[in-house]
Amino acid sequence: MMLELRDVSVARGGVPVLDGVGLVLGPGEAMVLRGPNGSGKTTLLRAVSGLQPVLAGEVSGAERVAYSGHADGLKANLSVAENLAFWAAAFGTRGIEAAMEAYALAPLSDRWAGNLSAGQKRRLGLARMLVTGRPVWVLDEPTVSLDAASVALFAAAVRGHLGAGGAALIATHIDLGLSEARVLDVAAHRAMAPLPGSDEAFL
Ligand SMILES: Nc1ncnc2c1ncn2[C@@H]1O[C@H](COP(=O)(O)OP(=O)(O)OP(=O)(O)O)[C@@H](O)[C@H]1O
Repeated sequence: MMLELRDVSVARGGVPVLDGVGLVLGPGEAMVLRGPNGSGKTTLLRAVSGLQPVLAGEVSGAERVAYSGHADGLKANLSVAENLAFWAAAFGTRGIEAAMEAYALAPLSDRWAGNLSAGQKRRLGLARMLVTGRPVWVLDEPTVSLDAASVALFAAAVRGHLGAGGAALIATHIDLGLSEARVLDVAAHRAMAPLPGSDEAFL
């Protein structure tokens, strides 16, 4: 088992958004999170990654997670290669070549990250996953700003990661072409809102 959620509830801004979420990801397995805007995917992924506490339930494997959120977390005044080298050092891994190659970053190697286009920044942010050495990738809308060719690079990187025994949990609104991924629709776990007119003063 790489990642397991048991009966997890999460809240955002003090308001419960999801209840009773359970999932298990083993080596080589991927799961896609679906659900309408505001349904709680980001909140759940942050809790899975240990960035916020769960309201109830348990998460096992958060220490194995590399998280990629909406912000790319780039160092604007470092080059592309320097950003990857920085993260490799931070995670205690070696070598950035595989990450550079997976996202076709070699031609951009010496460019400042701050000067990259939105899609190029996203490619660099996703390449970071490869240098973390972490086996569980948790990715929140990874394909925002990516063109079709870059989406294909991303899908190939995820496939390679799964093939090497890793796992991935991905919130996305688009079809990534990862037919092997299971799907979890978080709408089924929406936390129960109080019914209109059920103010306890009237009960
Ligand atoms: N800082 C905050 N304080 C209060 N409520 C918040 C805060 N951030 C998000 N929310 C609310 O929490 C709910 C869940 O948001 P979340 O970002 O997890 O949804 P999502 O499924 O990822 O949405 P999307 O598909 O639009 O990215 C939404 O109703 C959102 O408005």
